[in-house]
Amino acid sequence: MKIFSAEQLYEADKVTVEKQQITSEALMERAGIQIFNWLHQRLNGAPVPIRIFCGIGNNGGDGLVVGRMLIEHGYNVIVYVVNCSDKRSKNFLLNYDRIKNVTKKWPILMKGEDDFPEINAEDIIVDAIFGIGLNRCPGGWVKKLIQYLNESSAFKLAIDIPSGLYPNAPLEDTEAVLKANHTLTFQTPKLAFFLPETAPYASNFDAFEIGLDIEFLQTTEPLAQLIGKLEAQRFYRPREKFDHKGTYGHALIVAGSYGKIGAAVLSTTAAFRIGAGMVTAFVPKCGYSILQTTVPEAMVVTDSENDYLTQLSIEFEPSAMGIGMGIGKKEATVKALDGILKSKKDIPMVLDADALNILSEKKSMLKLLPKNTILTPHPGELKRLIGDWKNDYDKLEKTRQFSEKYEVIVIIKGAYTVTVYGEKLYINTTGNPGMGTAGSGDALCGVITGLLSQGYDPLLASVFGVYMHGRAGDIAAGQLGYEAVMTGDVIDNLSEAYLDLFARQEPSTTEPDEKK
Ligand SMILES: NC(=O)C1=CN([C@@H]2O[C@H](COP(=O)(O)OP(=O)(O)OC[C@H]3O[C@@H](n4cnc5c(N)ncnc54)[C@H](O)[C@@H]3O)[C@@H](O)[C@H]2O)[C@@H](O)CC1
Ligand SMILES: Nc1ncnc2c1ncn2[C@@H]1O[C@H](COP(=O)(O)OP(=O)(O)O)[C@@H](O)[C@H]1O
Ligand SMILES: [K+]
Repeated sequence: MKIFSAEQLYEADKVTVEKQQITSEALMERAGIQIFNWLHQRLNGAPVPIRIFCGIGNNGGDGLVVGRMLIEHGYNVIVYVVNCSDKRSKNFLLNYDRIKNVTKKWPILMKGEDDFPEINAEDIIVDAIFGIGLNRCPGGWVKKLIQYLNESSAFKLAIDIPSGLYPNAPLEDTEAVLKANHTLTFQTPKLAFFLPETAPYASNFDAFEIGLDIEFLQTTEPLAQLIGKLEAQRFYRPREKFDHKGTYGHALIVAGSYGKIGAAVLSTTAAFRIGAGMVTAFVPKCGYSILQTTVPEAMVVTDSENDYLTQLSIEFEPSAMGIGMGIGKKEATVKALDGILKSKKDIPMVLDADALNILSEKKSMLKLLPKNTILTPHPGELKRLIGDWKNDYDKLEKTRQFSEKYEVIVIIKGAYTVTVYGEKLYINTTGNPGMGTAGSGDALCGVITGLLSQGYDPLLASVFGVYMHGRAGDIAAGQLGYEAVMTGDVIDNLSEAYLDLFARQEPSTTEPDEKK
């Protein structure tokens, strides 16, 4: 799914109105009915007070449409106009009249703090104060209203975007944003829903198609691509009957040091589970027996040194390499990495963990990175690589510049892992807090290396690998609960993640009556 900027959404709106020869007010009606349906399906006529706070723009207009539809269906609705300006939009005014025609009275006009209503915990708040047209940070009594609503334990449903949040620009004041329990957003989710500083305000959301012009949506380069199951299905490369282990490549994992051989075990296993034909682990001598025992499928080549890596020496040409997990930063290991980067220029590679820390300390080595090398930093490692950032957008911009300068793919790990490839951003939707466990990143590096070895191109291997790793983690968490997930469980569930890619949803066997 594509994520568009506010500017692109306004353009889509304009193009749609022209091409479909509909009025913008009809588009608002389309949007409103979806919100109404969502509420109506859940409330089923319940008399709970629904308090709709409408701004004076089109987001407020949406609120008025929803209010009218709810009133017409007999709901207990109280509509407020947050009268922060006289510049009411055309569609706001039109729906302002329409709701009055239904109720025979005007909505309640709010002009300041004295007008704040009492709100009970069991009420429902609908936030239609500001949408994507927010052009400055909410202040004065409107900010106080947002704070007042946030203090209430009533359920808060935001229309399009929580008021006070910019769809694709940094937050200015954390106190001036509605913290929505749920957001119903139009056409596509907004970038802010996925970035660590702003996502908590829109932690649950649904996106509703409102029939914007398909050609515009398909041909417009988005701000970012959201990667879910549909996208992952398209990335998957099916196996052919006469393929053999040679077809799936020979992956090389360069990992481990004394006390951290487990990192090599995890990456090696993950590379196998994702489908590499063969995997060789290159480890310090102390890792030999451990690997041969824990992953008998793997071949093991050891360094001349017992405790850490000093120089890669192998007698085959790997099809892909994953380097860095648990290798430490000893001077000899730095030299080993330098040697690999200089001599293996045409082999696709993933660098993780200490390999990234070494690059951060020896920035001159960055220019040795072969084109399209994949770097998989978590935010701490990223900071060491690119320097600090002011906010999430600054972080993305700096990562973009870094990606362009060194012609590399950067995977910023975390909830909603973002893969950055020059101008292109891919936001992953799988994964969960259960994956905040030791070795989880080692598994990811193994997964991506295993995909590269099977011939996936580096960008696909990155985006698909991140999806599969997260999906395996989700399946593991479904079986074990977040706390109990260990990295081995994530790796074990890569098989389920593959099966799940094309699994059909079982049709429900319960009769509609039984569901009650
Ligand atoms: N495709 C689309 O773009 C569609 C948009 N729709 C709705 O329209 C919304 C956008 O509407 P608008 O462009 O009218 O924008 P908004 O309704 O978000 O609000 C803009 C109004 O609020 C004022 N304002 C902005 N920030 C303020 C602040 N901090 N303090 C006080 N006043 C402030 C602006 O000057 C303007 O008058 C969307 O979020 C969505 O809810 C839907 O009706 C359907 C289609
Ligand atoms: N809350 C979360 N939601 C989704 N994925 C997560 C979450 N926490 C961690 N992960 C994933 O787990 C992995 C952790 O990697 P990393 O921090 O390098 O771990 P380690 O250093 O222990 O190997 C990353 O792929 C990250 O995206
Ligand atoms: K809103």
